[in-house]
Amino acid sequence: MRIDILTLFPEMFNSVFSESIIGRALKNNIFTVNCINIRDFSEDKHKRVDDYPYGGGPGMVLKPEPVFKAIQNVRKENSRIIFLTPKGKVYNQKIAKELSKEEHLVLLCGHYEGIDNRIIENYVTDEISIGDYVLTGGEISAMVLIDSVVRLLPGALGKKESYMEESHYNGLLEYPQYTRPREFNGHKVPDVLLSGNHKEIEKWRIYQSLKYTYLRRPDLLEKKELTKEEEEILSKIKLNFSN
Ligand SMILES: NC(=O)c1ccc(NCc2cccc(O)c2)nc1
Repeated sequence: MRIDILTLFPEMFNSVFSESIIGRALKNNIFTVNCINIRDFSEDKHKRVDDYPYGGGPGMVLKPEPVFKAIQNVRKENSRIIFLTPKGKVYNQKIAKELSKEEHLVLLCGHYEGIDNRIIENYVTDEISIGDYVLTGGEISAMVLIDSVVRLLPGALGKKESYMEESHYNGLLEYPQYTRPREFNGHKVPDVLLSGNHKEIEKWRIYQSLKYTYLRRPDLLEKKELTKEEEEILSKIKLNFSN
């Protein structure tokens, strides 16, 4: 997979590409990434990339030409041209999985008050928001998208990193995790996890996953097909926690 990032602040990405899973995935050629400064495509002698909004109003708007030239410079046959914006479709693991199957992603990071709408109408294929809040620019949203997509690419996760997709993103919240020591500040690890009884451990984990999801994200339960066993456990949870 190749990812091109169109931004006015390419240096913001340096640390995220040198560290941890992304850094290793780059080193192992699991994917390639390239940051492009939109300002390099500004034609006017002052290198302007933004201007005042027609119709008045606060803030500045990214001019269409520099963005268009930057997109044309990197786009391929089936590139997904993704604009990160508070107006976009709210991002989730399902979208991450879909994007991880693409050959080429172009991430367009807006600043100021956004971008000339003619770019969105005619050249952007996807508008994505990472959540309902406004950031200074789309760069942090782009980093979130890159991290969540790259870790799904074959070979990105070493054998050490568990690919948690199954346990905590089979549509339910993940069960609680513990490690050594057995007792810490008087707080003990649940006995079942020390029992070596894998059947009981699995049951406890399913119970915890369903409990947390029921209490914190009942919306996820609505969408989830539960097995008969899970349904039975959930009805016990509902009795225990009927508020
Ligand atoms: N929720 C998000 O993913 C998100 C994305 C970008 C952003 N800021 C740049 C921007 C871009 C476009 C319009 C605009 O008003 C602001 N803020 C939040």
